[in-house]
Amino acid sequence: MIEVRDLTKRYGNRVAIQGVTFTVARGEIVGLLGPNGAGKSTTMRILSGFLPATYGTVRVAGYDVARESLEVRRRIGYMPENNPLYPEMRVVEYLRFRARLKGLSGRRARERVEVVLEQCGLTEVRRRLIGQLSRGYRQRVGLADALVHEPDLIILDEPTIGLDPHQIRSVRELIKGLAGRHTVLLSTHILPEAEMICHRMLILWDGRVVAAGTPAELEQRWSADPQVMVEVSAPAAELEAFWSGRPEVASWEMAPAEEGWWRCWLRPAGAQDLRPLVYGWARERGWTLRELTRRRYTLEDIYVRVTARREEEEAEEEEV
Ligand SMILES: Nc1ncnc2c1ncn2[C@@H]1O[C@H](COP(=O)(O)OP(=O)(O)OP(=O)(O)O)[C@@H](O)[C@H]1O
Repeated sequence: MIEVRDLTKRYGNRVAIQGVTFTVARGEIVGLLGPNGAGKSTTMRILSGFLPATYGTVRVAGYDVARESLEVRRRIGYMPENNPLYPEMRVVEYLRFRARLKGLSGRRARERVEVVLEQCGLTEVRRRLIGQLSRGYRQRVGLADALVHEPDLIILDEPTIGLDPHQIRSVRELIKGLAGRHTVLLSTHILPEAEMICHRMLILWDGRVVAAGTPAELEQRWSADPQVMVEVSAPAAELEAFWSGRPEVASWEMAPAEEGWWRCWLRPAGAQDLRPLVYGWARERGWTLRELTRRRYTLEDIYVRVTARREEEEAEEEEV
């Protein structure tokens, strides 16, 4: 559905994005993640045909964004970060006006507006002035606007920013419900949000894609910490002697938990998973185990690690 190749955008001397390449399949929900200034909005504006690229190509449903921008816009529903709405218009008027602008006939516009009012939970505020709506409702109006012409591709720039937790939940549910029928590209700087909604994520850092994959793949690739934590009830001296004597255990630490229980952190000699071994050892020796876990990184940790690694690489490049 989307094919982005070597996309670069300069604002004067400032490079906003550089060599960004990715694809999005039909029906996927893909998250563009990155801190402020990473280039998310710039990428989305180019994809929606609102900003020309300095270099590189974008194809949406086979059409070139630069050369066939009308065809592309017809297929895209775009909700920019600061969604410009007309505060003096009523919700239903505004959506009909937008639908007409997007080329729908009067009758089709009225039909579609009814559908998106329902879909976005706006029925009860349909007659209200947009300027008098809460932020959450205004966000939903933006979403309804993006959906009204039934676009194949929906591009949402920070769709949950500034919303309260209740509103965030309902907007996320709404987006999730779009998968399959629509392709969705959304930006966020909140990892758990991407993890909850997206099939796949692209991590943007300083204008470049530094990691990409499903939440599970990213977790696997970036969370290879083989350290194991064991909570066990056994004499301390026996545990200490045992861990020291095992060639599979490269290093260990121990701290008392409550009465008779010890918390031990074991690092394996190789990359192997120590958990099955520990279980076997405990059984053989009659120790009681009550916890045996491997540290799992959250996506938040991964994000910090990916971006920290880039900073290190850049520092090294500067030294050279
Ligand atoms: N119109 C502009 N003129 C000059 N520089 C710009 C312009 N728009 C964006 N930039 C710069 O380009 C870089 C990428 O900005 P962009 O808004 O795409 O990032 P972002 O990831 O969307 O950030 P945020 O989460 O803060 O919106 C930033 O360094 C920004 O300062």
